[in-house]
Amino acid sequence: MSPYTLQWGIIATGNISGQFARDLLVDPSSREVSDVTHQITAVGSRSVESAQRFIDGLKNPGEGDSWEWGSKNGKLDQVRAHGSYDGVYNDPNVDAIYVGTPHNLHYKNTKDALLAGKHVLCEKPFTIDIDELEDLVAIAREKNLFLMEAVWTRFHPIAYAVEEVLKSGKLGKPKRFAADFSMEYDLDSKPDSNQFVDPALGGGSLLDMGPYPSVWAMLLVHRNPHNQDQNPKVVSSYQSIYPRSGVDLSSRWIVKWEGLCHGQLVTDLTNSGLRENTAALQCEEGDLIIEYPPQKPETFHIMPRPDRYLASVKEKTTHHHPVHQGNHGMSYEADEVARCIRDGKIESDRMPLEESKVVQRWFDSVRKNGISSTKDMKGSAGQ
Ligand SMILES: NC(=O)C1=CN([C@@H]2O[C@H](COP(=O)(O)OP(=O)(O)OC[C@H]3O[C@@H](n4cnc5c(N)ncnc54)[C@H](OP(=O)(O)O)[C@@H]3O)[C@@H](O)[C@H]2O)C=CC1
Ligand SMILES: O=C1OC[C@@H](O)[C@H](O)[C@H]1O
Repeated sequence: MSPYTLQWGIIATGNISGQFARDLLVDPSSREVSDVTHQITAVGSRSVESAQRFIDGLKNPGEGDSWEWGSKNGKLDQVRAHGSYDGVYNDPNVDAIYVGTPHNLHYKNTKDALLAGKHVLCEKPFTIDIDELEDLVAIAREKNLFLMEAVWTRFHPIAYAVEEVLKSGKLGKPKRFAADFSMEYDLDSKPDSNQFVDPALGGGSLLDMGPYPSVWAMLLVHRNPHNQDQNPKVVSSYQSIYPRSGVDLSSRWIVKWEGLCHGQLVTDLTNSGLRENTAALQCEEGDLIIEYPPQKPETFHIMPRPDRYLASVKEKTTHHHPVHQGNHGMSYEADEVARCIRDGKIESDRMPLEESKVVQRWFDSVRKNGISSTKDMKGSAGQ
């Protein structure tokens, strides 16, 4: 049977849109996929020149680039450049929209796309706050359209491998969790318009990096077979501030899963990450440790604990699960979108909207209890 082809419209021509588009053009068989494939039929930018430049770049890969496959196999044959995002939402050759704009625009862009009748994959963080997200979910459900937050890490080979370990039951009940996404980022050298510096773009560490400690909290604790609490809450939080613009330099928050355990989550722009310990789940029978970087880890360790008091390790095993060669790692989430739309589903079981809401509420709580300039920020709601 021939594969199902999903026709994509790409919104915005920045860094991550380019990465996503290139992954759409990689041969699916390079990641052992044969049931779905992708076509880019529209690109939208605030300027038509930028949209055309983006398309020209995709059509001219370098020698040996894995995404050369797409242009050679007709995946860009019908692509159109639009000098507005609306042009893409209204393009009849588009089934699904990828939103790759700054945080503050996710709500408006996703809403406009849904109202025009398109399915949407929206970059993380989904929205600025839970009200915006609730509104998008309501619109998608009312219009029977697919909607998902682009938490690419959930679809990486390592995420499935870790899930198998948890399902096997060999680690037992979770006792505590910690996850950290830190990187030393020189904010002082960046212009006021930088997306980490500018509060109006939803700047700071929490909204940009927070989805990654959160993805491991969700995969290791929230989706753990032992968890019964569907609405884990932030019980404590702290933010340090970048004086120049008031955004959060770092955020720390503690989440409690009632009846199970606590988790400590960190985002930090002032230090490099804890290399071998980006996420750790300690359970009654042993530990599961994930190595840096949290957005795209390749290695985890399992350490059974024969003696709980001494925390001694019986036999540490190391497991490597890299993304397939030639794929940056965003092709997997695109495949999920294609499969769901092919099957008439309006949300993904692996990245359900309820789980995006859980994390969005954490961010709201950390911001409201903090002192950053994005404390009371709303996104593009109402614009
Ligand atoms: N999944 C992942 O691994 C990653 C996800 N991201 C997420 O992707 C989103 C975009 O990030 P990134 O691609 O790095 O950002 P960029 O600044 O590189 O690109 C953003 C694009 O949005 C458009 N845009 C519209 N309005 C504005 C505005 N007021 N200021 C700046 N840009 C604007 C522009 O495209 P145009 O001019 O064509 O309209 C711009 O190129 C963010 O939400 C971020 O969190 C980022 C990095 C990695
Ligand atoms: O999504 C992301 O992943 C990688 C980070 O470096 C980046 O800031 C963030 O947006």
